[in-house]
Amino acid sequence: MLKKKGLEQMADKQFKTLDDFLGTHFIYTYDNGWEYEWYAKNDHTVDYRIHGGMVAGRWVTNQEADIVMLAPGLYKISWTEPTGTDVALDFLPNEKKMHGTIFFPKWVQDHPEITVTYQNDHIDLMEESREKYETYPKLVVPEMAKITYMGDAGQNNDDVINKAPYAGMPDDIRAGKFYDANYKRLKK
Ligand SMILES: C=Cc1ccc(O)cc1
Repeated sequence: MLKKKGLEQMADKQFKTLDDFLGTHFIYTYDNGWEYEWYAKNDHTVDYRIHGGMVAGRWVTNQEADIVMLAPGLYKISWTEPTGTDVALDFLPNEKKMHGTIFFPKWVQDHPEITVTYQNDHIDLMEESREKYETYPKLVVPEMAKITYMGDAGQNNDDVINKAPYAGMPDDIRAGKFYDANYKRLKK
């Protein structure tokens, strides 16, 4: 039988504990059309890539975050970024849904292109920009999202998010063309 992938492979999994959630890799589309990919790397670290929306093309690894389980199968993640952007996410993986609120400082709305990069190589530029440009009024974006992919990547897997986003990447991941059976990235 063919190996099941993504949502199909995870369809039977019931998330109950924090450990069930850590190491999970998600792709989801917010109701405003913005598509994000996000990985619970361990109990205090997240990685992500942005495929659609105001800052599509941006990607980040090893962002420090607070990750808690509010109730069985309900997870809350919060962090603040070097750009001054604050993020609060609530995942309901058993329902294939999540909710995200992004609090953008005004400068990111005015100059999104500065943030569209692999942020880890440009931390100084983010910190300079947040001082140089305006913070207020902030742009608050609260949205529900539908989860279109879930993968059990395991914790501390540096292969999950280690390449810049490209058009069609989410489709390749969903089609099982991006990682091997051990969740290592297939090099093309
Ligand atoms: C700004 C980062 C960010 C990462 C994931 C997400 O769902 C929303 C925002």
